[in-house]
Amino acid sequence: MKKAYLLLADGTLFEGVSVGAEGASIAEIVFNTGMAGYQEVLTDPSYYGQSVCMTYPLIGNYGLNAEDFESRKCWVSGFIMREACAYPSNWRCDRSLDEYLKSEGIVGLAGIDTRRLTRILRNSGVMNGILYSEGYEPTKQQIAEMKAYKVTNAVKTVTISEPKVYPTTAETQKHRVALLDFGVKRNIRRELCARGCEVTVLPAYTKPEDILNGGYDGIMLSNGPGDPQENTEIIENLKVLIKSGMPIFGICLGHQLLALSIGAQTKKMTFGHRGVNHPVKDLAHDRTYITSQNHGYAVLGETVNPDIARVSHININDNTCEGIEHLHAPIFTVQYHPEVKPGPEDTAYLFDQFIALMDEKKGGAQ
Ligand SMILES: NC(=O)CC[C@H](N)C(=O)O
Repeated sequence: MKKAYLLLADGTLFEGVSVGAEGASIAEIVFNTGMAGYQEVLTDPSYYGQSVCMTYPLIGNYGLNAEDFESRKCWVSGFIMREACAYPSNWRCDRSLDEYLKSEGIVGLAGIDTRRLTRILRNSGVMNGILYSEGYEPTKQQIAEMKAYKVTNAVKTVTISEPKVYPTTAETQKHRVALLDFGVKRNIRRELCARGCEVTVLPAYTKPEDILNGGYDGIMLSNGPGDPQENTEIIENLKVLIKSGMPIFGICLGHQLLALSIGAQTKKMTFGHRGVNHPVKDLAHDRTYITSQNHGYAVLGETVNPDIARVSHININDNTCEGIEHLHAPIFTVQYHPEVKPGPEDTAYLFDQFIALMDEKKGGAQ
């Protein structure tokens, strides 16, 4: 087995074995605590610019398959695990983890103490690192680059260039939804199509007037990578869309951008929330749900203008803001991922809530 290594910005060096492609990649190193769902993690555009350490020790045991991709490609910069299963067993499997990472040119590292790496990231915060296989030892210049690395132009990199229309997969079409692709996971679209929506996935920078003149019944703001504050053009566009009175539902980055567009602030978290067991309380229903999460920034709940919106959900672990609801427009957003993939499907009711807003806009259930 070829060796592979992870050098962190704090100088910590991990030695393990190479999985996937050979090479070197600089990224922000984050961890995900989900036991399953590695295929969805690998293809979630929100991870653009990040190498992901899976804390669950055995990865790849059910392989990968053609249906469960959440986007058109693998977006992680690198993949780190304790043990990479070389012999997957699953009737839906059509390729192994090693084969997939090789085919996507992703450098992987197995055989390290992922618990130790996770503790470093939890205690010191997420930090940059360079993941490299034997023979690709980093130069001084590369190490300097790694230390200075920041994920930028993230949404610009991952968004689609042309609109694409997806018909409803339900018996009858009820609504037409404009889904702004900030790095969208496919299951957001699937959840809407299954509820009678024809979904038009639009490039992130689509002009507000093109959306408002498109004959849509609602607007979906997708998840996506990077620092929400770098998306100044999109934030300005949202200020126009909010005034339109159209129903808007935002997820993760969409939640953060909507919050920024109504004057709230965001902050970078120490190590973020990435996994499928994060408890979030829906304050209006006084009920706590176990949610799927993948974010490194958060909206500061105390900066949400109480004359404009209210904090609708909070994270039970750390009290961070997990959702907001506009007080004067049919708009609500959540930080977590109700479309899951991976994760528990208990929060899919939010898609029904969005459908109800569009029904109401049309004068009642369609
Ligand atoms: N999944 C997402 O949409 C992530 C949002 C944002 N990039 C963050 O890391 O907080």
